[in-house]
Amino acid sequence: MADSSTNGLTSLARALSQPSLDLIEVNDVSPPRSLQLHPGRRRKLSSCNSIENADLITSPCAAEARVLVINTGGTIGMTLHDDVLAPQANAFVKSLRKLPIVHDETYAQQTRMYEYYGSDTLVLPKPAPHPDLQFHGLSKQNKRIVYTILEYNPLLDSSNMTTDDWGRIGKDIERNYESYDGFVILHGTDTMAYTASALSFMCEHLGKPIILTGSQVPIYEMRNDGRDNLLGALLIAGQFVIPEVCLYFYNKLYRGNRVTKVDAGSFNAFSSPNLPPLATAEVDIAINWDTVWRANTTAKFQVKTELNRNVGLLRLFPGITASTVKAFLQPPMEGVVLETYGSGNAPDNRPDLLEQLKKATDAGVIIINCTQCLRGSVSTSYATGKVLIEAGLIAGGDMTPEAALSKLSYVLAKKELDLEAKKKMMAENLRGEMIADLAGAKLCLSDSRFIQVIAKSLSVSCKEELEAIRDALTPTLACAAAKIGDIEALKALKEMGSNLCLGDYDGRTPLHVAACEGHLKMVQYLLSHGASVHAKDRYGDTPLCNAVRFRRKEVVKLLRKTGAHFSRHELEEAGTEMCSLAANGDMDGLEIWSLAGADLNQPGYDGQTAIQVSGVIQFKATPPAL
Ligand SMILES: NC(=O)C[C@H](N)C(=O)O
Repeated sequence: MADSSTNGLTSLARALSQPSLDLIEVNDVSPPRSLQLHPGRRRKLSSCNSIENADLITSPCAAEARVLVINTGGTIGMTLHDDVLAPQANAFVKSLRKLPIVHDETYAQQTRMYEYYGSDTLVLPKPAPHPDLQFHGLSKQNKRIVYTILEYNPLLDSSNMTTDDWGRIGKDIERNYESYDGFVILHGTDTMAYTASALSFMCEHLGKPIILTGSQVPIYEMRNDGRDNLLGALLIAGQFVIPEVCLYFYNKLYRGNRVTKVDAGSFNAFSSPNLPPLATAEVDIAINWDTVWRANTTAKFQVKTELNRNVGLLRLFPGITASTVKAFLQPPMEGVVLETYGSGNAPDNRPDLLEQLKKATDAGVIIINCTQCLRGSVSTSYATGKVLIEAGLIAGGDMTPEAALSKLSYVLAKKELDLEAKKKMMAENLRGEMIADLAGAKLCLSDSRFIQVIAKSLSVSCKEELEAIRDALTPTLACAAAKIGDIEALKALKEMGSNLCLGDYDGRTPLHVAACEGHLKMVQYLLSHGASVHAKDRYGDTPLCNAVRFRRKEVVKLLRKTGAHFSRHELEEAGTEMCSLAANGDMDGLEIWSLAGADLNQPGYDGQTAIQVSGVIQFKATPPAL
């Protein structure tokens, strides 16, 4: 073994090899094959000095957002066969490639995009500059949206979908989670509300947008809604960190577990009766950030594919017999959504019916009370509603039947929970699918004295202007509080209705600032109050990368635990930065990069790795266990 005791990197290797890096002696210092740069990429990087190539080489990754499009089927990609519409395999990418409004072939060729991302990748054209859009983020980041299409085989009419298909979608998202900024799922409209609801529960601790969309008329037709729906979904998924499973249709972005299909013959096919849209795409895309749901956890994203299929929907109607209800509630039934009248009412003059319901809940069947009405919530204001509570039913609030059913399926599959815990979970608001407690609604903006005083001094009167002032001031104030670690100030800002995820003029969020400063408690507070670990500032930097650069080890550990990872442009720069640390024998610096998930074998700008720069040793890297 080479004597490397005099080399600073040796101690580094020792430090890092305990407990999780294997130090091995090598003569051949070329990077492992799998880590070598793609030839095209290498050419691109090595041409950094050439001015005529400058346009191509200015870190395209930093200026690109990547979206994975999972094409499951539906009308959007259907063609006529024997006079009926059916999905057409292997046609979607080819046709989109010919449409300049959804694909820029010149950019793809100039940047050798297909070499890096594969032939099923397309790129949206650059949005034309528009003065109004600057205020709403569409062109603020000025990013190219590069999207890769993963087509399922077979493509399905959504009426043919099962819970297994939901599991497949979930697993594909999980597998690709770190490589993309957002996900779009092309899906038939008929059961889209069920899939959106199910995915919202299956995706635990979600930090990135997942947007379902489709169309009423195939994209191949001259007049169709598919193009607009696809474009809108891509633009939102690529540019905004909305950490929800959403549904985009007819210029509106909805929370996925709040929608229901209401029209079979209109482009405006969906409604979200109890929650306003999360975003509207009119002249500009306006996000209703106050409504966006956040996981508020420090746990990593994961997809739970176990679902209980012994669930069902039972709709009350006048004259329903007790024997029908009894038959429906027999084993193996474990969970039922009872669709009741009005605000959750059932006949209180039908002891035979109520007896069957009571027997079932006593036997451990969970029954959720949801209204048949499109809008509104269940309550116990009528005697006819109270009898259902007495029969052991759980109030479903303002949940859609689609959401209630998929929630049951998800909760009942949790083997680690007993019946009481499952019932409790069903009554709780898990993903913004219901308003469980109207009294607990948050303080409204007008309660904020601070903003009111400023508004008064500026002679502001209307709500919109008041909100504009709040949104302009509070991100900067929140960043200032994050800098000095003042959690109380952040709490006060939150109580005013401010969104702690919003960035300042440079897109820097309080989490970026707290990560730089190493305020662990502040980072913890922000993460448990909706801050996104995937937020990127104007320069494409994440809070994780900030914590690494300022050597905040504990913060790095917490961010990693929450699922933080480097962006592609940070990963590209990591190789070069680690080489320079290696050249300076900076072990601590290298260790923190490794802790944050960087690969010490990652080549720098000239193809050399940190290991090679040391000239002595090579690490077989496995990131330290967190
Ligand atoms: N518009 C549509 O996508 C309807 C189609 N039957 C489906 O759900 O797959």
